[in-house]
Amino acid sequence: MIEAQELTKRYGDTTAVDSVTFTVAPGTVTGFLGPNGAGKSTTMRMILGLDRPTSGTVAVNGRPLRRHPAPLREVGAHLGVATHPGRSARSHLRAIAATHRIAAARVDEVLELTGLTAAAAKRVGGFSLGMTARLGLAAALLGDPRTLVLDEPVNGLDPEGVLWFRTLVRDLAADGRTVFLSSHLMSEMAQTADQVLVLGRGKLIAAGSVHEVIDAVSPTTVKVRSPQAGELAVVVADAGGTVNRVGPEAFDVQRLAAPRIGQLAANHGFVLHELIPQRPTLEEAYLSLTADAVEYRSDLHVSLEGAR
Ligand SMILES: Nc1ncnc2c1ncn2[C@@H]1O[C@H](COP(=O)(O)OP(=O)(O)OP(=O)(O)O)[C@@H](O)[C@H]1O
Repeated sequence: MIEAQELTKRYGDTTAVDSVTFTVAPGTVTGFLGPNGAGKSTTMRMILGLDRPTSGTVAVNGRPLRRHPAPLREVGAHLGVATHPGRSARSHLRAIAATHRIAAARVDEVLELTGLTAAAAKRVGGFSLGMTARLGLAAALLGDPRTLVLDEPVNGLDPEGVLWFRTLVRDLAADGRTVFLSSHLMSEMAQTADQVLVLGRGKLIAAGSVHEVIDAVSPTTVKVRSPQAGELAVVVADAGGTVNRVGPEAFDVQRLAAPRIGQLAANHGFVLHELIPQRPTLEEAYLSLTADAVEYRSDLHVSLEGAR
């Protein structure tokens, strides 16, 4: 469990994290989203006690991390891996285990869990991006922690690796653990996370389940196609639907669910050729949510406009 209360971090004139309050519950995978520079890494560093809040508090499993006697058993973190390139994966993990009084046998367990057993004796300096991501996760899992904080954990993983990672974190959450991870890959987040927190310019701009966040930003649109589109559109509008005609036999509806539209069509004996609810994707909702909060915007569309 992670609980942040009005958590704030300022660096000089920059407010990196601005009075953010949230709870990350056990038994869930919670995604932490936001444009570059939104304050995600700063928030994660404060959770881990690596950065001191300017004001506000953050507790992990009931208290600030540094007040836990065995922090690595409370939180496993992956914020990019600092390794000695000449060391093997196994000796890298053994060094961490030794400094935290974790049994050496646990090293082989996490190597197995992360699919690195065959590469355990290889020099870390020769690791691919995907193997490095797995090693970071192996280190995070060493203390068998109740809470995991992972910054961009799928960065560098190939599609098979991403699928493996998704299954692993879903299993960890199903086991009652708290999993908190940041990512810029929205389609991956939509499949992995139960809950999302969206940060923009240091402020929390959305929080809830993936569906709640999508629905709050843009409602589902039902695409309707019928040879009697004109008459059906009138009936749907009378029932409270917001209708937008998109062709002689087609219209889109918001604020009225597909089953209700189908029922109205049946009641009036209208033929339906299509009735398709279209929920926006998390990526679409995210882009519209963060449109005003993007620090480094590409002005590609401006130069394309100018070239016309
Ligand atoms: N040590 C620091 N000193 C000064 N400013 C900092 C420091 N760390 C972060 N910042 C600033 O705080 C803001 C938030 O940065 P942060 O790295 O937390 O964002 P982020 O959401 O993790 O971004 P990204 O997605 O690019 O990793 C940025 O404006 C950044 O420049």
